[in-house]
Amino acid sequence: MNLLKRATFIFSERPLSLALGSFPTKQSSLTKNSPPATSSSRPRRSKKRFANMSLEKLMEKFLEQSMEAEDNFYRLEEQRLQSEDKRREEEHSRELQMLQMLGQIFAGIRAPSPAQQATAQPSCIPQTNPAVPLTRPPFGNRNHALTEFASHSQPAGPGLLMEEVIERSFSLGTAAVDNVIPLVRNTIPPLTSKKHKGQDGRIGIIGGCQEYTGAPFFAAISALKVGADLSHVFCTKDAAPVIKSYSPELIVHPVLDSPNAVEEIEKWLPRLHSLVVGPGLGREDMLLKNAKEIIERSKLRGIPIIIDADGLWLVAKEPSVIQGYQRGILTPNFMEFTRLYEAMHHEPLDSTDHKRSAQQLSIAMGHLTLVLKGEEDIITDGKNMLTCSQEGSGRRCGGQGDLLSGSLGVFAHWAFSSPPDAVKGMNPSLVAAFGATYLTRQCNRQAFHKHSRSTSTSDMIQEISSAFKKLFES
Ligand SMILES: NC(=O)C1=CN([C@@H]2O[C@H](COP(=O)(O)OP(=O)(O)OC[C@H]3O[C@@H](n4cnc5c(N)ncnc54)[C@H](O)[C@@H]3O)[C@@H](O)[C@H]2O)[C@@H](O)CC1
Ligand SMILES: Nc1ncnc2c1ncn2[C@@H]1O[C@H](COP(=O)(O)OP(=O)(O)OP(=O)(O)O)[C@@H](O)[C@H]1O
Repeated sequence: MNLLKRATFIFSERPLSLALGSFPTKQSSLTKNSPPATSSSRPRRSKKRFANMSLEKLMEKFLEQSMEAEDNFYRLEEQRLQSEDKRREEEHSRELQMLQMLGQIFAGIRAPSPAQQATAQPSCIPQTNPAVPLTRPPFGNRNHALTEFASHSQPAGPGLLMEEVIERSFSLGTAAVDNVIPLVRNTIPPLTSKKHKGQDGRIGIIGGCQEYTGAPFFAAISALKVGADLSHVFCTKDAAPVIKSYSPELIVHPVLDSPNAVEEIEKWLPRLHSLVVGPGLGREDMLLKNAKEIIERSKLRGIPIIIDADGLWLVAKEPSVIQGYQRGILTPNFMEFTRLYEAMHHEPLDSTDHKRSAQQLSIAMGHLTLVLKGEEDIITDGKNMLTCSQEGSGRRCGGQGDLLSGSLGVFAHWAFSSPPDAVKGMNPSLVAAFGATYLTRQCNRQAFHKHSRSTSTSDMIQEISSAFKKLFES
């Protein structure tokens, strides 16, 4: 649409946005009973003021003003949605409190004898307080999903980790997994017709080079499928056309190897809600240097940063790039974890106790949230620990980690932008990481069910929609 046509369109669609002088305030733009502009008032003033302007200039002016008015409208709308969210959260929290009270009352009524408890208790659930029965309400297939909400207020010695596992923050007396899922759900923004594009997430992926075009694509498309509105990929010049050709839905910037890469990408940072650094980044010095600088600048803006794959190679070389940043999340596979551990501790990894090693590494990294992927995913910020062993499958095709990091980008944005009450005091990174691992494993399981040995990451991505619905929306 050319300028003239667009301005005319806006003129006819939104007469208020063309008001000259001050822009519409909340009342003038949103209240139905504000008096319509009469033909005898403003138009005369505008005629005088703009008599000498060319039509094109005039249209430009109109366009500018209507865009500003539109921005105003969205700002107000966003404020309204936020207060609605807050009200919803408060309601939800009241309901939860009631449920907790009921749970406690029922637990008191039904307190079983110690002998009954010993048989009723699933052996995999650590039990620290025999007076509180751990019952599992039926929900999907949770037999293989267990989380532990562990608190380490005292120094942890070997073996202490499991013994100390308590469910301090939850009083319903159910297995902790059932308590974490609602927290994830609380952070998921409702889909409403009032929203505008971008509100539910604008995610950036830093990665994609000549060798690896699949990894950033998997991460970016997973972010979209989980519910982000916009997904950007910042990759090298030669990777860009390839990634674009996989999907018209991604916004691809061929800037990562340009001489002013950092400045080019920094321009986008104010518009991004979270960043995933590493999928398909490669290990070339220049790319790692640019990635490092982008991490530094994103930290200044408080953007949640997920570091995966070659981003973790960078962290192993220069831990200070992310150390202590409370909105940073690392998602190593076992190889990446070993490299990181050995870089931080200067001694070989003792692979007999993954939980303890993960906790040690998180502490050494300044209580950064760490997701150690494997047969069970271990999620810890050094103080608390969750494990996710949702049944997946025996299929380990490349790219599954990219699905995880891309979706984590979205969950992290949602968790960090939710009111604190939504996560009930738990570290938002832990809640987000649990949501993403739970979803990834469910996708793997569903895809394997259909494709068995041939399962690939693309098949898993196809399952995001139904897995998400099953886990978080049913
Ligand atoms: N289609 C694509 O473009 C893909 C690109 N990828 C990218 O490939 C790059 C290198 O990633 P790698 O994971 O290969 O690099 P790593 O150096 O971390 O892994 C090296 C080797 O370790 C092996 N390994 C991985 N997990 C292991 C485990 N738990 N136990 C024992 N061995 C294990 C792998 O088979 C691999 O050959 C990254 O940028 C990554 O994002 C991967 O994401 C896979 C898909
Ligand atoms: N042995 C396993 N059993 C079940 N699920 C697993 C197993 N290993 C990994 N996973 C799941 O697969 C997901 C990806 O982990 P994986 O170790 O494949 O990552 P990665 O090697 O970084 O992936 P990528 O190929 O994308 O680089 C994790 O979320 C994890 O839940």
